[in-house]
Amino acid sequence: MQRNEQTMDLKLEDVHIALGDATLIDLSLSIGAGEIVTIMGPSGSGKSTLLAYLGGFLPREFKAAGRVLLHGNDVTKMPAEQRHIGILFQDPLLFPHLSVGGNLAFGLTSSVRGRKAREEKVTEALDEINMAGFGARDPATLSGGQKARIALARILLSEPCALLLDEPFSKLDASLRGQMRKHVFERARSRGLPTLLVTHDEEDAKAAGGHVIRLDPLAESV
Ligand SMILES: Nc1ncnc2c1ncn2[C@@H]1O[C@H](COP(=O)(O)OP(=O)(O)OP(=O)(O)O)[C@@H](O)[C@H]1O
Repeated sequence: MQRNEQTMDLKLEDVHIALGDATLIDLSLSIGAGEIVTIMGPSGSGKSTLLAYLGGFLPREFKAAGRVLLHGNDVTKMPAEQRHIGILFQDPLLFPHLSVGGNLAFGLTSSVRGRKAREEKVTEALDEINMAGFGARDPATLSGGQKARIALARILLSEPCALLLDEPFSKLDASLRGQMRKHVFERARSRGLPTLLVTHDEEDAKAAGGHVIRLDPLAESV
């Protein structure tokens, strides 16, 4: 993916997603560099479906039309792994068979070559999240907040061009949620990543500080 500082944005052009005869999503949207747009709406209104569409893994039961432009490139038909869109889920989804460092190294792009260079990147990433020395640890031994920070660091090491956040704070307790919000939003902004946040929590939306889009409930017949 070519990065162009002039067009560091994520654009949805006339995106229409339907399930059977029912329209789930009908949306045009532009998210600028470092901007965080929040999507809210009742359960079943299509929030996760929209993220799946943008991520490139929309289940085949859905019909979609429209275009997704990432930094000016049309990614609508691209497979997920070529889109360079990072996705943070509710669960950190760390690989249990890899160490913390192994999980981070998994996120590294192939442009970082050589064992030493890769180890340095992992060390830097751990330092950056105040987890220096955690590289050899088993992910199962980490606290919820530590796992969440590793999950974000792994995504950032993959040098995404945009970030999708699927209720990433909902399983954290109240005090940790505040810290993680700050941690994630600061990094999204400082890296200039256009970010789309899905949440049920008004506090998340307030902290994100950007535009809030509210989806309507899906018609009862579906
Ligand atoms: N693979 C699928 N096949 C058929 N229908 C699906 C599939 N995945 C989701 N749906 C339906 O699509 C609609 C939207 O689901 P989606 O998960 O996007 O909602 P949501 O807004 O993210 O809900 P929640 O807030 O509960 O996570 C729901 O009616 C759901 O049952």
